[in-house]
This record gives sequence, structure tokens and C-alpha cells, in this order.
Amino acid sequence: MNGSRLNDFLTLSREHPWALAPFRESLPDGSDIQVWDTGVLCIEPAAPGNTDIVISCGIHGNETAPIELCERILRAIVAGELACRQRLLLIFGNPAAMNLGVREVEENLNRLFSGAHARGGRHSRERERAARLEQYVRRFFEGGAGAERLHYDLHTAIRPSRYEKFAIYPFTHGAPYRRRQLALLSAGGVDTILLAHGPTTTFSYFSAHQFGAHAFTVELGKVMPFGQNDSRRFAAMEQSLMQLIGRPDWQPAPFDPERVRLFRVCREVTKHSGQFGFTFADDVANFTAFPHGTLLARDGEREWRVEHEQEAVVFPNAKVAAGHRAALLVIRTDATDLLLD
Ligand SMILES: O=C(O)CCC(=O)N[C@@H](CCC(=O)O)C(=O)O
Ligand SMILES: [Zn+2]
Repeated sequence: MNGSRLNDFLTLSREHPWALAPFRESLPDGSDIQVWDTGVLCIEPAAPGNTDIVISCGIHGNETAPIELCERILRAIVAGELACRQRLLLIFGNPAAMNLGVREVEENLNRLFSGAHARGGRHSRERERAARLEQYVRRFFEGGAGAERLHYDLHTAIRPSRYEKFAIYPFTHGAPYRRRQLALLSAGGVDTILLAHGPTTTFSYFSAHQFGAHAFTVELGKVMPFGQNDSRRFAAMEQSLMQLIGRPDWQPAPFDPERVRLFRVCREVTKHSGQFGFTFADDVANFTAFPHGTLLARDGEREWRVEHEQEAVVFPNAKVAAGHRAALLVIRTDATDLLLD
């Protein structure tokens, strides 16, 4: 594919950070590659398998390891080293934020889905982008006949984590959690799962709720600048995504409850004002548990204390905008009775 504009699609997207005119190319194996917008590319194989897969990364611009991982996968497809045998929508979420090396330019893109971009009477570039990403995901899922819909929204965390790789299983409104999905995540090295406690405005919840996709926010490690990630730490996820894309008959090892840690989100800590602060240090890792009664955070008169025997903090971030989630509080759970094949 010499001379193809797809040879360096990420650079092309970063050169046109908010919009890119659509174009299409085909691969020697007959696959059709359609660029829908900056950072958004749909691959239609000539004879697709029955899984429609969305892989997104860079929804937060400074979370570079998943961006590098997706770039490697795309390069392998374009070079003909990886045959894409499932319909695939690949999304590099926020190229403008990548250019600035920041999580967001004006607003947190991952709080703007499920129509949140249209609420609050405000305008921002991320709101425009969220609205368009919603349309692309809709076009992709509604344009396919796949029996199974998957969406992996790949991230890295600001803090280190006691369990380095973990996934958020969006709220299912009472539907059972799927063992097969946990087995797929486990094959990718993700052995810790957070069961969300309610609807959110994240990208993964949008795909799960609107399109019945098995969708997950997947945390692969800690945020690092471009070029400073150790690709070996992401190899298991990269391999499993390649198997999913390239081998429709591939099955992960069966779900093993001994290998998977389940946590349930019990509460969310919301920042209300500029007075908000945590009582613990900035380098305290995700999943650090505190004993019952410990004061975790204050916001003026408001206090958050540990209410369970062992409650752990995930994503504590005092710098979020007022009104946003500043942390999740989670507890270990044995929800294996809630799992379905
Ligand atoms: O490390 C952090 O504080 C944030 C890492 C991150 O971006 N996490 C996602 C989780 C989304 C979800 O709850 O499904 C986010 O905060 O958007
Ligand atoms: Zn993120």
C-alpha cells in the first residue's frame, strides 16, 4: 500500500485534529477501508465473520499506550500482515488533545455520551466530537449483521493501580454479566472487573445501552507520554484483539473464577466546589482499601468516610470539574451467581 494515506493514519488525523474529509481505499484481500472522519476508520472485509467490533482509544488525549497499540494493529492490517476478518470500527478519539498531550482540550469527552453533549446549553469542541462519534458508532452497528457486538474503549489511568489492568463493566440494568466476555478480557490480561452501579455518560455505557454491545472501559496501565510505553506490558491485549479481528473461530480459554477479581462500585464521590480535596496522597494507588470510618475526602462541610469493612478508591482525582465524579468507591464482591455464559 505504498503511497496510501492510511500508512500513517494517526499522523494524518493529528494534522486534521477536528475534522477530516471522508475517503476510501481497498486492500488486496478485498477489504474496504472507509475513513469517516479524523481518527475514525471502518474496515469492511469482503466476507466478514459474525462479530462487529469497535475499538476506541485516545478518548483522553494523553493516554498514549492504547493509541500506540491501535496504531500497531492498523499498520499490521494496512501492511497485509493481519487479515481483518470481522467488521471493525477503529476510533482515535481526541486527536487535538493528543497534539497538546492533555486529557481533554475543553471538556472530558468521556462524560459527553448518551446525549450529554446536547445538555447544559454549552458548546465545546469535545461536545461536537461526542455527537459525531455517537453517529459513527450507530452507523457501524446498525450497518452490520453481526450476531455479537463488541466495544473495547481502551484507556490508561492517571495513578498507578494495585491491579494494573482492569475493566469497567457498564451498568446492565439487571441483565446478567457474561462469562464469555470476562474470558475475553482475561485473555487480554485483564483480571479485575468493576461492576458499575448506574447509568453514566461514558462511551462504553453508550454502546452497551444503545446497541446491546458487550462494551467495556479497559484500563491497561498508567498514563505515559508517547514513546515511553513498554509495548510488552500490552502484548496480551494486543494479541487477543488481533485474534478477535483476524480469526473468527478463535475462542479464549474458558472463564476461570479463580483468576478474576470482581469489585462492585458502591458509591461515587462527586466534587461540588473548589474546596474539594482528598485526605490521602496523590500517589496512593487505585484499589487501595481503607478501614471503616476513615475520612477520605472533604468539600466544605461535606465529608466522605468509608462505610464498609473494606472500601477501596478508584480514579481519585480532585482536579475534575465541579459536578463531576472525583472517585469511585468499590468493594470486593463474589457475583459469580450473576454471571451467565
Ligand atoms: O485515572 C483516572 O482517574 C481516569 C482514567 C479514565 O479515564 N477512566 C475512565 C473510566 C470510565 C468509566 O467509568 O467507564 C474515565 O474516567 O473516563
Ligand atoms: Zn481515560
